[in-house]
Amino acid sequence: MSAPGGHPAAGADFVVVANRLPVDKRILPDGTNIWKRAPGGLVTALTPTLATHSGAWVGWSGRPSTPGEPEDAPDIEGIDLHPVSLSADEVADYYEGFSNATLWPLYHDLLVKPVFRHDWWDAYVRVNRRFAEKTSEAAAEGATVWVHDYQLQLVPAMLRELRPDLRIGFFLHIPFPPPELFSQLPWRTELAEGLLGADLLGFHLPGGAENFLTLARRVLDAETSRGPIGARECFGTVEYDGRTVTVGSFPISIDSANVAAEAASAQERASQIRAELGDPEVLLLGVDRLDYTKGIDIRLAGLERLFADGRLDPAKTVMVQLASPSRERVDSYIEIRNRIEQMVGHINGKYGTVARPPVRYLLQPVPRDELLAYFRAADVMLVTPLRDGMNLVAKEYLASRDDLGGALVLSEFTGAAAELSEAYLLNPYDDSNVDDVIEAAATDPADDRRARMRVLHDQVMTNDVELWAGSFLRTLAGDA
Ligand SMILES: O=P(O)(O)OC[C@H]1O[C@H](O[C@H]2O[C@H](CO)[C@@H](O)[C@H](O)[C@H]2O)[C@H](O)[C@@H](O)[C@@H]1O
Ligand SMILES: Cc1cn([C@@H]2O[C@H](COP(=O)(O)OP(=O)(O)O)[C@@H](O)[C@H]2O)c(=O)[nH]c1=O
Repeated sequence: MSAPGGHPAAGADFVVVANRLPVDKRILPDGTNIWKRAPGGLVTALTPTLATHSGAWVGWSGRPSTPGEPEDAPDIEGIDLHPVSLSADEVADYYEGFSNATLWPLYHDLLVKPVFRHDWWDAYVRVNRRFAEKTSEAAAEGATVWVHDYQLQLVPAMLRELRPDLRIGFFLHIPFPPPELFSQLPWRTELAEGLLGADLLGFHLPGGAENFLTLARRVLDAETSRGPIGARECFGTVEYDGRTVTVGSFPISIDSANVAAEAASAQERASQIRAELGDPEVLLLGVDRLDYTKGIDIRLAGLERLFADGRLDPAKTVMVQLASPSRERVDSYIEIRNRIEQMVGHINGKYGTVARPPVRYLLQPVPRDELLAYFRAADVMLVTPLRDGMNLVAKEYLASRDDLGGALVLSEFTGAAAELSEAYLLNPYDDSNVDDVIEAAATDPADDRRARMRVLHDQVMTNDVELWAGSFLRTLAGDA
């Protein structure tokens, strides 16, 4: 039913638009469908916020649609879900192609070479338009719409054209690159214009926001502010197409209090995990999507050098690497998986016994309660990305440690490092620094490690996901 202005009378006042719905559709062997809460930083971050609003979520189910079969729309945790269908070709061209083989590497320091293909771009435009149309149908007159991430950078302008009555925010969850890199894109003007359809553009770090302001001046010849941007303060502006777009930094976080409470009740399982691993003197842990940005190979190479140099004892050390399969048909993901599995086999072959391999590697998504038990069990958490927008795993580890045990090794090239200066920071491009920092985190006196953890745990408990979402939404509403 439509209101007199032609907009849905019963639409939602608050609509989240993201590539993925906060659930995954799985098909059981008997052909029935079940929906599961999906893993991933964005989903983890937004679920508590949506639960406290009455909202809708527009997104993809995570599976290609079967032609002719209607999409079912499950209701989970009180959120009204609006599925967007993608055909198998669109999954290949829009999701695996343009989103994850063009934009993802371009925005992550060109760690692999981005592929520029016009047919992928055409699919990206088509799918972004579908998301904009679905959102237009879901949103009530004057609603607030929050669009997320690199897969949907054209949605703000497309939606504004359909629904000028909406208040539109956009948040980028991955780094925004310097204009010199962004400008490689044959479609740089279209993407910059797509983003400027928003009223507020949010980035994790001030540097990403400042990169966007420079880009808007260079590519669109727009008037912009030039002063420095701060986290949740000192916003920038772009004057474009007769409107003023606000640009700011909003570092994302986690539902810290819940993580801390659930982790505390996982202590028994944590002790069991250590026992299952043979009660090692040092338990190192990595938890990542299997992505070449995450530096899983960097930490494995560091471990091998520390064993080779006699700085860590393979008989007394265990490293657990939990890797969740990701974007499995994209070439660069197939390559990094092969490389990691070869390294794990090599280290275990050289430094293990049949009964006791030093590296335990799982290639499967691990449920949250089990992850929290691993966090409580680990002596050292290894977060070593070559580039990462934020890295929520680092923050979850810190929130889990209200016992003030453990130590966080954190790459300088994560967004999280900007806030967590008491972590054992390392440069993943510097082998000897990698080795020194991992060794220090594993062997420093307990009092020193505890003092660092006290500061880090407090930081994450204070700066939680409510602060992130609240500060973004207040700024979008003009109340900041
Ligand atoms: O949806 P997928 O292709 O399976 O990927 C999962 C998510 O990965 C990315 O996460 C980013 O967002 C996190 C929260 O802000 C941040 O901590 C992390 O550094 C980023 O890499 C991606 O941006 C999401 O859209 C994906 O859903
Ligand atoms: C491996 C794994 C992870 N999770 C959860 O997923 C997110 C990961 O967020 P992060 O920001 O660190 O990185 P990406 O978004 O993947 O780039 C975090 O909340 C993890 O707890 C999970 O639930 N299960 C897993 O196996």
